Amino acid sequence: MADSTTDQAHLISRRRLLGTAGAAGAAGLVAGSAAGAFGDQAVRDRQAPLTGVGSASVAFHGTHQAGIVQPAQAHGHLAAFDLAPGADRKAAAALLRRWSATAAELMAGQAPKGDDTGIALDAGPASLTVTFGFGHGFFDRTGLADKRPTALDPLPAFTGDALDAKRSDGDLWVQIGADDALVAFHALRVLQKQAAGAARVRWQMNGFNRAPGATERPKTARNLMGQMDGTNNPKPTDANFDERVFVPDGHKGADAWMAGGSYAVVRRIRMLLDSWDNLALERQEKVIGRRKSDGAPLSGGTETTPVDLDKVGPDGALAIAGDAHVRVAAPASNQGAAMLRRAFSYHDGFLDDGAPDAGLLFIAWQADPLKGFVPVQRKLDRGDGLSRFLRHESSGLFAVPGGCAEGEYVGQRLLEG
Ligand SMILES: C=CC1=C(C)c2cc3[nH]c(cc4nc(cc5[nH]c(cc1n2)c(C)c5CCC(=O)O)C(CCC(=O)O)=C4C)c(C)c3C=C
Ligand SMILES: [Fe+2]
Repeated sequence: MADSTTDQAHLISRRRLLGTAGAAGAAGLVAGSAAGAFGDQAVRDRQAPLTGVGSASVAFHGTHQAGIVQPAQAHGHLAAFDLAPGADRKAAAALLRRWSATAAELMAGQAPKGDDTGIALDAGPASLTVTFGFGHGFFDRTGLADKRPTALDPLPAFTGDALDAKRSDGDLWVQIGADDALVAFHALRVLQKQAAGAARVRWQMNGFNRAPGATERPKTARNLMGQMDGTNNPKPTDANFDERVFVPDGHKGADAWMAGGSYAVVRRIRMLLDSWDNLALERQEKVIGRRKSDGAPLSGGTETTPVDLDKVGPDGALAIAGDAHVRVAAPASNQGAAMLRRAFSYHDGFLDDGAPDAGLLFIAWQADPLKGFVPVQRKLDRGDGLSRFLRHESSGLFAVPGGCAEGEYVGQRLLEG
């Protein structure tokens, strides 16, 4: 797991580097950065050590890439890139090397070399994570088809899909999350500029979650339907967590390079909020199988009480209905199939009929999509009471390699193996 260095003593923010070294020497620490372009004022402004949200950082280097097990941040950007015509394996390797070095700098709160935008100049890393993945087409374009994992075979079509091909798939995928909107956008902009000549943005989506500190104590985030979403996710402390989420070490075969990696299924799921909001609270709760106020299962207890799918109420009916989302999606209903859900909400304005163009950027992480997303979505597609309030509008499946050590880059084992 990538180390989450929230310990204040280990936090390295751009401000702290400058504060410790002193203004004059500090200019050298960010050599090639925007500091020179913004003059003395920016340097003076950055002398006090950062505290709070801005100071938290996540390590870029590690066994797994960051942005999988860490809590989803307040701001997210998802971007898919297609390799430019003529960009080959060498060009792809150079891009991943450049992107990895930049992500490591940004996540440590340092200005990347050559950055002249100044967008995040005053801020610390704000829990920034940058995660890179490869889509199906990447392997053909780089002459690496023999290394493509079978797990990247296209997802089956589902009856409820209304997918927009232009906003689906892609050769490369970047997931960015940060607890500050400018830090998140800055990372996206820097990476997009660095891709010039090698890859072009195919689609891009923006998402959000509640800001840290918005609730009296840390709580499970709510989605735009108002439900607590993420309660029954696999936990890193579960004995089988790694087995479910990450490709095992010592993994053999053409895709041995995926050891320590994970597969991300990305779905832009629009919520039919006008219909949902018109549903009485009791009906809404029945559709999910949990109470809206506190996320407790309708079989009783509190949010964290295990769901009892066999519980029958005084009226003789199942406490959690046959088509309730949590029943249909539960590992117990899917031969143990499970995934780690780490989503962002999105809102892209209003459609012509006045309905919000809003929903969930659903991201499911698993060691094998055929043992995670696919069987569960097949079942939801047929029998989920929630599905009549949802439209799956875009879809992507990406191989997200394991993390890298200092001096290496993400995907090196594939591109140089
Ligand atoms: C294919 C997998 C899933 C899709 C797609 C999906 C979409 C989706 N879900 C919600 C809201 C909730 N989901 C909840 C639980 C839940 N959902 C899935 C899978 C998919 N959801 C699973 C595996 C689970 C856990 C089931 C269990 O073991 O109990 C919940 C309950 C709280 C929780 O446990 O997170 C809510 C609420 C929405 C709104 C949505 C699409 C927009
Ligand atoms: Fe769900």
